[in-house]
Amino acid sequence: MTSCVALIVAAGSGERFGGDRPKQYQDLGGRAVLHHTVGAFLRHAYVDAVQVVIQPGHRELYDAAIAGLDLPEPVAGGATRQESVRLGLERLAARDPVPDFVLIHDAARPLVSGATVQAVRDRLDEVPAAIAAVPVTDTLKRGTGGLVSGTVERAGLWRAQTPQGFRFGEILRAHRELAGAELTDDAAVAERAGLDVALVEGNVENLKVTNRDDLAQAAMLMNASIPSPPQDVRIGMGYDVHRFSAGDHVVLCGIKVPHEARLEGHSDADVGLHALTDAILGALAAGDIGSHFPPSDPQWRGADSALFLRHAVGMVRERGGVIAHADVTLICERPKIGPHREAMVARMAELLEIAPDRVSVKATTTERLGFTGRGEGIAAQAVATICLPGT
Ligand SMILES: Nc1ccn([C@@H]2O[C@H](COP(=O)(O)OP(=O)(O)OP(=O)(O)O)[C@@H](O)[C@H]2O)c(=O)n1
Ligand SMILES: C[C@](O)(CO)[C@H](O)COP(=O)(O)O
Repeated sequence: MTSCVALIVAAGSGERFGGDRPKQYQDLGGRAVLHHTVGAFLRHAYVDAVQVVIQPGHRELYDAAIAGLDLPEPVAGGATRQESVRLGLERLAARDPVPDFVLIHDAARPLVSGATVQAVRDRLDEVPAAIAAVPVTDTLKRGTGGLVSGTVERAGLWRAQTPQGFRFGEILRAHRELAGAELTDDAAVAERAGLDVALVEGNVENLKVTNRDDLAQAAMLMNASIPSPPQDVRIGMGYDVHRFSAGDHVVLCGIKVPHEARLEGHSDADVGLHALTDAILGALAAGDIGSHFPPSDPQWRGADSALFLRHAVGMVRERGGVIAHADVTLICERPKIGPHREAMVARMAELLEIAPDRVSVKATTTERLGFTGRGEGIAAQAVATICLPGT
């Protein structure tokens, strides 16, 4: 089995963007640009780990930007992108075992699609290097002193993007050999080292935020990713129950709630996240939580149920879809849900990677009737709406 690590370079200072903070820490739809970028790789099934490279002086901005994401200590970057990449590769080279493949990506490209990541990685089975790129479609002019001095033949020209994927040992060697060469992308480093670099057609939405207009365009594209009709809108529902046993807290919708009992279960028994995971899987017609994470499998013992939900969210993304809304109802006499509702909504929004105003947590009792009324356990119902690309 081969391993693949994503190396996200975020150590630039964003001089062309300007503003109060570097562009990778600017807000995009309620989250930092870097959060979106890292999230795209963290939830990708082909990516085993994500390593970020930052400027040490940006540490506070970084910590705030990646809050809630599980990442290793960042690497300190260098004065140029090329140097930042090399320093990141050196950190990966110190891992045991070293990765087989590395996907190098700009923090400033937050809209990278799962399909592009997959296509670049797939190509590495045949070639040592592969980059996302889009063919040039405009006529190209050379300008001198504000006047056109020539028209450039565009046939065969591509705009290089990231991710740029490589067999790890080969790009590490190339970056070491060419340190200080002032090359603007890793493909150029690979080319100079004599590696064959394959072009993988990406998409124009994978834009690099360089100036303020790019950020505005990225925000528009993100909003537009909730597709307008015709589209494949699906609603899924989920239901789950866990029984109380001796303990001092329960975990509900990702939040630890003090209680005089705990919920029994193979994982952390988060009945709310289980119902929601099933709702999303239901909308995808992709089985249920038990078929993806069998209770008989010891690796899920005591697992954080966030992992199950992230898996379902990743499946929606891999199909090019988005989650439009989620609604969970917790059914119990106690504990009281009201005081924790806001934290639950915030946590679920984070896991679903959607705005909190698309997430709802409700609670009801059953008027002391039935098993929830007798305080024997908690039940949860969930409904999720997802939008997949139209067929
Ligand atoms: N010393 C550097 C320079 C750039 N980058 C990263 O490389 C990517 C692409 O670089 P670019 O868009 O040029 O970013 P900046 O260098 O930040 O922008 P500018 O050139 O406007 O200052 C960005 O994610 C940036 O954070 C980096 O890690 N280390
Ligand atoms: C690597 C890159 O994203 C390919 O388009 C780009 O070259 C990096 O940005 P820069 O402005 O050239 O540093």
